[in-house]
Amino acid sequence: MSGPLLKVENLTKHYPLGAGFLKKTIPVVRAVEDVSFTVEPGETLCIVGESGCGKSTVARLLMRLVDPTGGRVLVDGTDIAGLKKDALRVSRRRMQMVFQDPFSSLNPRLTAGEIITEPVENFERLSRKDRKALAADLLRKVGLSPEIMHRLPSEMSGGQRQRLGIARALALEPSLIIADEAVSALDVSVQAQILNLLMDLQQQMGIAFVFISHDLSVVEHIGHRVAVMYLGRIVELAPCDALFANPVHPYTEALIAAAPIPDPERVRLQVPLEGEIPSPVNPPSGCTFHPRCPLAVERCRVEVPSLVSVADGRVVACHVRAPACGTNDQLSAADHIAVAVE
Ligand SMILES: Nc1ncnc2c1ncn2[C@@H]1O[C@H](COP(=O)(O)OP(=O)(O)OP(=O)(O)O)[C@@H](O)[C@H]1O
Repeated sequence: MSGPLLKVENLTKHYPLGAGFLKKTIPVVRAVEDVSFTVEPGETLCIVGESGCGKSTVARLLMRLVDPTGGRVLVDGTDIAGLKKDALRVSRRRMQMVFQDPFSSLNPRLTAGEIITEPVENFERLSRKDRKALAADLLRKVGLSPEIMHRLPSEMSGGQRQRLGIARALALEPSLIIADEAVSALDVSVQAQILNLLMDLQQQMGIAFVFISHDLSVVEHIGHRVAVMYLGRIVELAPCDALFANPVHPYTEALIAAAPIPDPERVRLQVPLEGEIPSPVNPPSGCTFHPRCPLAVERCRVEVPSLVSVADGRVVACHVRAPACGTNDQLSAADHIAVAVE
């Protein structure tokens, strides 16, 4: 197979606010704006940003749980928007989701064994013996004893429930798992265990992850590449090490500066993250970060910066730190992402 496993091109999602009765224009929440990225087989792409920047909406768009206002999601080169019900079911086998809150995402009335074999039974009938063998295998894969297959989610710890959610995601042998704040609800020590489990599974099974988190220390631990989102847009996308060692966009720099840093050797950066996140209903003109940006110049107030390829496979949307010039101006965001991963 050639080409990326997942290709997202100029994805946009606007949620209308109200019915707009007798109004000419209905206000919209600009949740996701012109987002493009690729994910290679076996890769972990992290999406990071403050609350409300559109991370979960991207996840829902990837799974086609909501329809985009614009743009495309291609899985193995196939646009999922064009898939009919049966083909969509098959495509969804390849992409599974792990959610933040195992309490609400697991059916409280089913046993652990039933929960994890249910996705397979949606596609094929299993004998009692096969169901038991599959449940035991999946439980072992996520480090749980097969003995707990008769327990209900309420009889398990938070970490065990999240392992169960991962086992259920693994049941259909997906190529890609979308993990939306998958460790945020867990204690730090349990978080580390789950992150290590995901990385082990990736090594063993070659699974790719889109890993959504607001927590930079988690992202730094697990990511191969990181996309930083601000108010619905990707402002920087870079290899993980490069991003943390040398953030280019002032917003990335501010996010890293604001995060607790376990490594005392690391130099703390100086861009403070001040002010409130603006409303996605009435976002600021030009670069939407400009009202909070200490480096903003006049151009930032009037012109939306396009993503520009800079060194080390990185793209950045900033008039000051990565000014667009020459032929780069002619490329769309999707072209820039493609250039960056080549
Ligand atoms: N169904 C909806 N209708 C209207 N607005 C929505 C809807 N879903 C999300 N939004 C808005 O879209 C924006 C992006 O939300 P989203 O949940 O994608 O952000 P997020 O980065 O995942 O936030 P968090 O980390 O808090 O979950 C927010 O302003 C949110 O209020």
